[in-house]
Amino acid sequence: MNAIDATDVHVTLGGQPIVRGVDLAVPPGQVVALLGANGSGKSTLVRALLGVVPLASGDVRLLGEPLGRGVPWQRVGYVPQRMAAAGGVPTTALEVVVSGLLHGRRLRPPRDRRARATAALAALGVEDLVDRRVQEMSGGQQQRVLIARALVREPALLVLDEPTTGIDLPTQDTFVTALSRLRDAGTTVVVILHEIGPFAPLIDRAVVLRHGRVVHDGPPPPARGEHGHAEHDHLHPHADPEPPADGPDLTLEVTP
Ligand SMILES: Nc1ncnc2c1ncn2[C@@H]1O[C@H](COP(=O)(O)OP(=O)(O)OP(=O)(O)O)[C@@H](O)[C@H]1O
Repeated sequence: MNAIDATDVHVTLGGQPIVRGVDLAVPPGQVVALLGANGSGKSTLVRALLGVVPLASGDVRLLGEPLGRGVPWQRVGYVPQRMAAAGGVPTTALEVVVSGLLHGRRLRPPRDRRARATAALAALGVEDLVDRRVQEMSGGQQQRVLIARALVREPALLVLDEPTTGIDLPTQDTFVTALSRLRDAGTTVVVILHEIGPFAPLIDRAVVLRHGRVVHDGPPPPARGEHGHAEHDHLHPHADPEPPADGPDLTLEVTP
């Protein structure tokens, strides 16, 4: 049974086709990086896979169940992109992380909630923030609290949308270590990344989107510093390419 089975997924937003016929089968335990330029449809695809935006057509199964109430959602963790910090209500990191232990059938947090929340925060190096208000934290600290909220469920499937945006490199390394532990425990991970960077050793497979279609599905692209690679633009499209100085033809090739 695959963790994700998506067939011919189409998503239309504001009358525009955003995801255009994506097939994606992710076996359990695989770590998949979803790459592509800004606007290529990565966030929309994962939101469709998780049932957050409706499919125009196609078929999605998560952990063996068709999208809907049958999916064991308590085994699915999701860290959306740039989630706003808990509005105006004062909320501590503990409360945010413990909310990751709640789901439709469990509205009362378990007794060992504090220990579990602290362990999840510790995996990201921020256990000392447990009683701090998220409103008073930096963007990077808030992001780590949100990742801890997804980790505390010990999900079978974890989906992360650019989780390290706004997080400094040493902290990214801590996060990579936390993800490695999850992978070793058999968790399936789909992670949208802008740069493979420190994630390289973790990634089993890279799926690259362009204009809502899969243009590469296979081994991860070469790490940065190998820009001479012939397929560089294909595998690692730049978000905001400079027009080439020596002719307009390439522009079409690299514009997202
Ligand atoms: N609710 C919406 N209504 C209309 N268009 C939308 C909506 N959400 C996203 N889009 C458009 O869909 C396209 C894909 O957006 P999406 O966020 O999926 O891309 P992405 O690859 O995740 O980019 P980024 O790296 O910037 O997050 C963009 O052109 C965006 O403007």
